[in-house]
Amino acid sequence: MATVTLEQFNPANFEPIPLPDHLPTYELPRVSISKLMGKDEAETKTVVDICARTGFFLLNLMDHPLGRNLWESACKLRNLGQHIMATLPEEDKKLFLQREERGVLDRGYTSSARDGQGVAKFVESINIPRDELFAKPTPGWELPSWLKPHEDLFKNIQTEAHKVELVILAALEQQLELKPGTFTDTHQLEAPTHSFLRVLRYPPTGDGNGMRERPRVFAHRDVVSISMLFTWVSGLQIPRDDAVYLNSDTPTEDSWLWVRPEAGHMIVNLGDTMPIFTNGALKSGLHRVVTAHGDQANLDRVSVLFTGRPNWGVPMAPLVSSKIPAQSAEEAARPADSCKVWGDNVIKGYYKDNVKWNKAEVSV
Ligand SMILES: O=C(O)CCC(=O)C(=O)O
Ligand SMILES: [Fe+2]
Repeated sequence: MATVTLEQFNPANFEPIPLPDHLPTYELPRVSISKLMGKDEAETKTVVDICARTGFFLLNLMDHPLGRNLWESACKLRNLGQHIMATLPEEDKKLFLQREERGVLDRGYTSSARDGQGVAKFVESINIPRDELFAKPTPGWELPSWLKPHEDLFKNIQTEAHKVELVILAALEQQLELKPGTFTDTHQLEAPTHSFLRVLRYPPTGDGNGMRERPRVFAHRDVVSISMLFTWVSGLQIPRDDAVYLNSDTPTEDSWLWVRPEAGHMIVNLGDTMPIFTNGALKSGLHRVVTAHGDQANLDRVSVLFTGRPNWGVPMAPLVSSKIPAQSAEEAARPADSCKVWGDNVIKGYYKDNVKWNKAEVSV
């Protein structure tokens, strides 16, 4: 596919903006969705090998109709989310409330701008809960009036993304020599999971206010099993393979590399459940978002993120397989939290320790 110039970037155009060649980039390995669907041994092995190192790869969606549909849906959603967030008054957006149990980030509008400060935003997002559309654990819950007309679109898109999630999970099962269903039966579309669809908008920064120099989303790992990200403008960064770490979550500034957005591909990363299920054999991918490079900072950067999380009742403990390091008898005897309890605690810890959005002064 041909690339576009900055001037050609418009709502009807879904070619990502190219990154200048001189920027230090992480060339993510590419995997084919059609080969994964065909359970191709070499391709599934590639996925597990990558996930044992960085947890990040590019999934080429264009060689199968399921993938092509998902790419088109993600493009539509990018425009819809961009339009809504750029035009709807802040008071209306804020009426899309997060869950009562604050800290669970699967539902509601979030913004990094503080009320009354007149400070430009680092990032805002609308989080559309998969649970409320399918499992409906909150009787009577509805999308806000400005999202409700698009409910079918959100459902269809999440159904497509869930199919791709299952393809990736099946590849992991295959290579980890787990019984088929070990992951695919525990990441259901219609079970409560706190999975979500998120559209993020990073508005232009303007000059001279110090915003360009600060990460928009601080270094973090996702509290999910699988993240599937669509992005068209630079900003996402991951650490180089030989990164120098100040601590396990903090690489030195020059350890970060840019990730190049690619048309027809999604960026897949594993989240925090996978190191638990595999006793450290698979990694959760560390990443952050900075202001887009150069003139790209004058654009609205919009990303579309699908996440897959385990059903609430799943015990957060290592699985047994010859490919997964065994626990000691003492470790195995410890009671495991359910996925719901585990996830809620991790997210609360993020708030408490001032990580992720909080460092960018989120008000929710
Ligand atoms: O916007 C992006 O590119 C990534 C967002 C992200 O990492 C997140 O929402 O967890
Ligand atoms: Fe993330």
